[in-house]
Amino acid sequence: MADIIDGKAFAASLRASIAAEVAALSFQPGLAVVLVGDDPASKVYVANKARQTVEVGMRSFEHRLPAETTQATLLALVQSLNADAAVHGILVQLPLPRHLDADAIIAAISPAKDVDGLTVTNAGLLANGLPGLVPCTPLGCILLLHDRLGGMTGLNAVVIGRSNLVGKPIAQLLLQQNCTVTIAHSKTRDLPTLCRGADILIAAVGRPEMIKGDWIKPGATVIDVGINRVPAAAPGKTKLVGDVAFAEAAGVAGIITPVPGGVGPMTIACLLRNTLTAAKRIESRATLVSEV
Ligand SMILES: Nc1nc2c(c(=O)[nH]1)N[C@@H](CN(C=O)c1ccc(C(=O)N[C@@H](CCC(=O)O)C(=O)O)cc1)CN2
Repeated sequence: MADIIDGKAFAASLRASIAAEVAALSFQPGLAVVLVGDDPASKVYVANKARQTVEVGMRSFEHRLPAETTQATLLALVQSLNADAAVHGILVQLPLPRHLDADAIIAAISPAKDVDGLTVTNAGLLANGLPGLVPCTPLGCILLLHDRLGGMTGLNAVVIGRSNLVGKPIAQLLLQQNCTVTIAHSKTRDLPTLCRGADILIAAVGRPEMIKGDWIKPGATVIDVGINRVPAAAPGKTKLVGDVAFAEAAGVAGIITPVPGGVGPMTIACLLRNTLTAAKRIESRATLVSEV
């Protein structure tokens, strides 16, 4: 039976260390989160972000806009947050309603405040191995992997999924760890055979329990990024499952993350970590400028 990573406990200890660092600062970091519309899961994530932001001693600025918000209104809000000195981090909750152009909204966020790490500037810095802001879920995955495996040099890593939010940035982070990285996606041929060669398997495909036990190399480390709500046994009830068929996979893998309680909680903890990083950089630049 695989060793099961407790992402909830890891995230709690990361938040405790962030809170200790915040308490020692001479200023208060601020995070602005923007929610457009009524997506039920997004509402829960945004509420959790605001609560955890306050719990670590930061200021939380919540902006809830109606589903029919225009592109111009949302752009104007992002621009006002860019200019607000109390705001060190800006996050626009995804997905946005379909009539909005998410790429244009993300592009409007100041890269220094882009705590989601989604702007072209931060994606480019990551690709070039330079310090920037790294997307939260991939950062959470790499922290969990680092904690369990230490070095990853020479390991074969297969990432299933090529999104800008998870697949591409995690592939870059694994490359930085000297893994041999393969990015697989919906058009990949013979995915089970490819997965069986992976020492590290990252599932970020968004399909409930798609990755079966016999796709996994014995002893491999399996990180399940999927969060899929499916009908539960009891009528009218739902439950969360990952992209990996957990019970089967746990019998073969060496280390595995569960869903819920694996990677998910790391996403918000890493958002707070990115906000702290952004705030320290912004404030130290402001100090340098004021000393000139
Ligand atoms: N702008 C962004 N939008 C979205 C991101 C993101 O990183 N930036 N990620 C996801 C949603 N997300 C945060 O926004 C998120 C997902 C899951 C969890 C989490 O704690 N999951 C728990 C289960 C929670 C539940 O019961 O539903 C777990 O896996 O244990 C936190 C944050 C999409 N949008």
